[in-house]
Amino acid sequence: ITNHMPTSELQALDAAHHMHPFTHGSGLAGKGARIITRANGAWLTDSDGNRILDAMAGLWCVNIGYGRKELAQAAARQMEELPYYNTFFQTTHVPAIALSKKLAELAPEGFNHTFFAGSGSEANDTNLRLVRTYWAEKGQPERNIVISRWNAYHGSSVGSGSLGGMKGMHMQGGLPIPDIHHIDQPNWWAEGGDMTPEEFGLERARQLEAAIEELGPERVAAFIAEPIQGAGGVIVPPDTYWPEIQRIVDKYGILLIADEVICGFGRTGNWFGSQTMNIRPHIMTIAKGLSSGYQPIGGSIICDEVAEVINSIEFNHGYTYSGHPVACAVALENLRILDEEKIVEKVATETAPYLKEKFETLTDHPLVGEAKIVGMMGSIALTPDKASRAAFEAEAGTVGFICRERCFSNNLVMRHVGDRMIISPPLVIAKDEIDTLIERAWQSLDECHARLKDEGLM
Ligand SMILES: Cc1ncc(COP(=O)(O)O)c(CNc2cccc(C(=O)O)c2)c1O
Repeated sequence: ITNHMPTSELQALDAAHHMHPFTHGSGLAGKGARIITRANGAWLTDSDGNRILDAMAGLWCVNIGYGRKELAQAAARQMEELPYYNTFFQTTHVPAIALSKKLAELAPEGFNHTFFAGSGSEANDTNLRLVRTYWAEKGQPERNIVISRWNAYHGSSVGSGSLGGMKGMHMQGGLPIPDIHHIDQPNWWAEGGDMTPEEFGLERARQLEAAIEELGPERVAAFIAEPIQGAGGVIVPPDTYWPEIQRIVDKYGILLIADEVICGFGRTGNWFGSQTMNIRPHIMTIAKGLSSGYQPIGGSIICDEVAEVINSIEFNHGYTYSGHPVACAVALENLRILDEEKIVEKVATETAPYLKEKFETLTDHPLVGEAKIVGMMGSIALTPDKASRAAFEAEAGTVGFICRERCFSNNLVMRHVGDRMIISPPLVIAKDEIDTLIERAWQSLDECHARLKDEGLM
């Protein structure tokens, strides 16, 4: 089985043997999966030779772009030298040491320790057990509730899927597990009603204080949140939201977990989204941009105060691939490139401002209500009526799906979440590629609009 086989044969084999995440399997089998064969920079190539502009950087993760041979060489070198050894049982190895040191240098002041995992989900499972173990060691074992938001995404394991607030996930498999409490999300466009964004931001943040009081302050271990919700639709909170959350976290002395799986490593124009949103977490979840997706790796960067407590006991937790040497070596090379090529600075000073200016012109399109973008993660809200911020009559996601299909047919990858369209391109996307992105987005919106009118959907 190779890239050179006919697409139809590859699709048939895929349908016969491969189960895809978050996919209606038989539906996909009927139409055949798109087979991506190669990629370079911000561009994908599929098995039919189409060149596709990947405005999603894979799954929000290929921050340095595709095709960086330095990472392949780092992987090969490490595989030849030490393809695997574990970090259990009093052992370690140079890649884990070097990567954890690099992360301590890049992280904000006071973050000097990392616990590695194989993914963001595994890292959030670590965090759930970390914060509960921390409080138990502080003599408060009843402090085991973690508060999160509806429509947050923290992963797809039992623990991280419970921390997340995706009701469609909870309905399958009996989630959430006990002692995880959800409050509403700061999604002003969809849920703000007649409130100003500023009033709404305060109202939603104050739900955290109400929840803590309702549950009992002595029961609450932590609050987990993405600085900016990603998979929930790139929901940028009103400016009043995070300062109020921070005040409440400080007031009750609970731990703050910032889930930086998407926001981390330059996505928002700083190394971490916590810096962009001016929040002070105790733990930061990392994955995705940590290795630019070239290797599966995740982790938790832990502040000194929490690390000191956890290091004072045997923390009975960890994974076979915690600190996998090849994954660590590739992640280290990825961070070296991000750092030495000043990619985060270029995003902040050159390409993100350019992208923002061009992206916001999409609000001139009749289908587009609001455009929100921070750094290199943005979304537009599709609506039949901008003034009222109305939802479409069709089931949520119907229009988003049509628009997503139009994008694909125009060789542009955008993601839809409900009826919001999302971009999260490689951080190295060039200005002329941004122009192409906007042109193809506009064309796809026009085609989607025409289809909606033809089908009487608006
Ligand atoms: C904020 C956040 N936290 C944790 C995870 C879980 O990471 P892993 O997948 O590596 O276990 C994520 C992952 N985010 C994610 C994963 C898959 C698809 C999409 C999408 O938007 O379609 C988003 C994420 O976005």
